[in-house]
Amino acid sequence: MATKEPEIITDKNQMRNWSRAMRSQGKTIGLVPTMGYLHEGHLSLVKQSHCHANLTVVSIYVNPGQFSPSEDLSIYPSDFQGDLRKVMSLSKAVDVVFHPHNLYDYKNNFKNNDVNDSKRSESGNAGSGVVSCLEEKGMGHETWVRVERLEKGLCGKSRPVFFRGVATIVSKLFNIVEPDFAFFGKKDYQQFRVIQRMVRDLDFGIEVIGSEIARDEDGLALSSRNVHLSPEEREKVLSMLLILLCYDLHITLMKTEPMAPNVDQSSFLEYAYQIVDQESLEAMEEIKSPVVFCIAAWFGKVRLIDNMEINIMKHFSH
Ligand SMILES: Nc1ncnc2c1ncn2[C@@H]1O[C@H](COP(=O)(O)OP(=O)(O)OP(=O)(O)O)[C@@H](O)[C@H]1O
Ligand SMILES: CC(C)(CO)[C@@H](O)C(=O)[O-]
Ligand code: BAL
Repeated sequence: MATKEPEIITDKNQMRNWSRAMRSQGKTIGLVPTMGYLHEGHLSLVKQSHCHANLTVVSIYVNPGQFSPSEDLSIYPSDFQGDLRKVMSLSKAVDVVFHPHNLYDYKNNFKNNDVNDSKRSESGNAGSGVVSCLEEKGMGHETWVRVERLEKGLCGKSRPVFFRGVATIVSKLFNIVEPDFAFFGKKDYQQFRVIQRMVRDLDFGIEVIGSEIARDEDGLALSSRNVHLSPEEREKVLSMLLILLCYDLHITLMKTEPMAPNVDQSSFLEYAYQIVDQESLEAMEEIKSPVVFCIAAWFGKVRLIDNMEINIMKHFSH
């Protein structure tokens, strides 16, 4: 357990030096990557890290590389002081809050980085057809990590730059913090599997740990974007959740007939009750292995996701 309030580090070299100093003393480090506006879901990851590792680093960084220009980067909620209060409420479970200003600012490395941004933005995307907010701003970053198959389905269909942006920023965070463990919530199920696969494929020496979904008392999965929901929209999300729970019940009762999705027409279902294998994320016709039911839907301007793992052993072993 930490003996003092968390240190706030904004500089990536200082962050790396801190980690290396701690590791040289034989300490293990857990990293909890977040985009801030912390809630109990984030704090459950912190608690897990505190159990697994000697020291915990929480990163707070809203990554422009994972948003396309049509997405909600500009209204993504933030409250750094509130985040610090929440972190401190955890009785010193967090050792460092890493809060960099811009992880794509390489001006100190390459002096010619600020020439003709707009041209670089165009050429940086030649032929790819996808542009993130980062490229739109012409930051000069052009290296991307892609987990080619896992990133394609589910959320990847409507958020074409999302997973390469996530895989890239998480790689950068791994290289800066050099943790032993990294914690991701299963609410963002595809993200968790993408990172797990990336770590395996690229031989990062890091154990990726998935954490169960933390829910509000009414069952709604906690999410920073919930703050944008009106009370009516929140009701609609809950009816979507109810159907997810009914699916679980059907499976438990070994009934095979799928239920028809029945979400209010004023909400927009992006994909609903997609049943995929937990690791490959491939669509399953028959449920023969552990699967996960996934939903993504729009409620007004808010896009939310939720899912439920169905572990075949639990349901069919007797
Ligand atoms: N309800 C939750 N339960 C468990 N983990 C969660 C929950 N919500 C978020 N996380 C995890 O916290 C980490 C940081 O997520 P992020 O900062 O994007 O918060 P978020 O609530 O998922 O925000 P958003 O509204 O963008 O989905 C991710 O690994 C994410 O899966
Ligand atoms: C993993 C992550 C911090 C990368 O920006 C983000 O996608 C998130 O908060 O889930
Ligand atoms: N929770 C994942 C971050 C995002 O949706 O942009």
